[in-house]
Amino acid sequence: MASMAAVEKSTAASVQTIAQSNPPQVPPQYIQPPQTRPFCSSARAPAANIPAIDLSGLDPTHRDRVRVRAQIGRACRDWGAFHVTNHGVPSSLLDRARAVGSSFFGDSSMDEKLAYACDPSSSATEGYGSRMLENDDSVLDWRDYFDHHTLPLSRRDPSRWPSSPPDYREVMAEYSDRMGLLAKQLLGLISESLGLPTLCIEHAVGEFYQNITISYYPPCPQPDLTLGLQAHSDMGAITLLIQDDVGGLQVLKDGEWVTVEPLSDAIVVLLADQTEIMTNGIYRSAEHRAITNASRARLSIATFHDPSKARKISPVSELISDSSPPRYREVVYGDYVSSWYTKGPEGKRNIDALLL
Ligand SMILES: O=C(O)CCC(=O)C(=O)O
Ligand SMILES: [Fe+2]
Repeated sequence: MASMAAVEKSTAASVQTIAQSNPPQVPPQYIQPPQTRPFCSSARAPAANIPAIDLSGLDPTHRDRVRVRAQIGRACRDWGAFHVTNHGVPSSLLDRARAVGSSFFGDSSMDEKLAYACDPSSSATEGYGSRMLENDDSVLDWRDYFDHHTLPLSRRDPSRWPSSPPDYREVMAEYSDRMGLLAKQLLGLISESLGLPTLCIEHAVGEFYQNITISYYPPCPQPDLTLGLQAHSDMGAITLLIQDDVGGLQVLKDGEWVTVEPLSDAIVVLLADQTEIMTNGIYRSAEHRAITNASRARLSIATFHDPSKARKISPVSELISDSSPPRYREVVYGDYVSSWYTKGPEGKRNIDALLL
């Protein structure tokens, strides 16, 4: 859910401030209607976790690309979400990214945080915030966030990111670079898994517009009535996400919410809406949400890889034939984003509107 910061009201109360006052109940704006509450639907104990794919097979000494590609294809078809392990990003970098994020949310004063509040009147939309939509009369998420513009490099200005802890900016810049490389590698495997040339989907996306959102979910007094982040699919091409050991990410699978159990050092891959369009719906974007808990604050870091706003996205021509006609209308990515922010996510409503 990139760049929600665009429409942040810097005066809105942070969820952390509400949580720190130890209310016995959540304020009414945070109470979900019965049908979207986390534990009152048909939710059962999770029978499965998302698949975990070991990328060490890509190492030239293993030469196991065929196996990895097949596993990726299966995970994309069945889930639209999977873990990758042995992905080449040092676990120390993942730990440092989580550490600087926790330090900003946990150790900085509210004044220090508000110094980076998103400015709704400026085109620089990154920063600290809490609300998602400008005229948000829908239920609010139990979440604060910090949104960073990271790629292309012309968008990256670390002086707009926290200066404390002192290594924050350096860590996030390195993290951005490593996630961008991994996203390209994964789009290559996803292309190959469909019998497409390796660079097919990457070229269809064009230059990556990458945003990184650190989400902070304070402990919530009524987790059964509240969502950390409402159900949605991400707008762009591919999202790479890491979480801490608290857990709270859920993916919708065959109508059931499945909890993505934290897997140490792994990275969660979520297919996003433009990949669903480009693959003509052979691969679907993952619908996901975050739940809260009463005892421990949770942190996640989502790295979104999107086309530029001007980019036109449509099913790739190699996948279109008389027997498989296009299933989605062409869309200018910027128009897709605008409509998403106007209507709100509500599951996969936005991409469903493009179905032919
Ligand atoms: O916190 C999470 O695990 C989910 C975050 C997410 O889905 C998003 O930022 O778009
Ligand atoms: Fe998301």
